[in-house]
Amino acid sequence: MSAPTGADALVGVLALQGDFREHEHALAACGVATRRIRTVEDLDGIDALVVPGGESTTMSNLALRWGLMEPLRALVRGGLPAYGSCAGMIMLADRIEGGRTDQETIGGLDVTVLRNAFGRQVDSFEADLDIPAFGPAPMHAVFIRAPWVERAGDAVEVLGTVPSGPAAGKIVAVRQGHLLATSFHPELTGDTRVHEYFVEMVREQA
Ligand SMILES: NC(=O)CC[C@H](N)C(=O)O
Repeated sequence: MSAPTGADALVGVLALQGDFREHEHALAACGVATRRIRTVEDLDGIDALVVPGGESTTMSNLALRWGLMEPLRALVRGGLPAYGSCAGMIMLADRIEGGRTDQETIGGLDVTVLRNAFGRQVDSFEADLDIPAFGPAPMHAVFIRAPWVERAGDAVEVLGTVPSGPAAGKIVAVRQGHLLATSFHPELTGDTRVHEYFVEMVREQA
């Protein structure tokens, strides 16, 4: 890793599938440069990684097929700051419930995530969250066939939970050292506070 001083940090955005463009826009709004990650060569020199929302089974398949899974695991294990939203949260989780049998993850986060946790009736919904780490409430959050964190290890900091309704108390934002994950999609709302928080994490690791 090179030594980013904030504005010159280079954030790799996994661009196999999903809403990587929206993450690029959010990161650009935070003043950092991005690079699309599609090959092993693209990983060279990045200071951080973002794993977008999308479909984690497809992302897993493509990462395996293109030889990216092991290099990504090695980087994350080695301390590369990483942020995953929704399917990206699943990709950063050590364990999945409701995954496909052939589905693998990058891992690193000592959590069990439940895929499509919110159920069919509430496939997609929006909620106002209170996540002090990201700034003053409300944080308007968009959930799309989202996972939640079913169990979290001791080293995992729970940053946010669902405030009310049938899923009240479910964990939807976590941090473990250099790893950050949200069940929701801040890249879709124009609220850049989660990305700003992540960029700050990248600076701290530098
Ligand atoms: N919006 C999303 O990223 C959905 C995640 C998707 N349900 C999955 O399991 O990968």
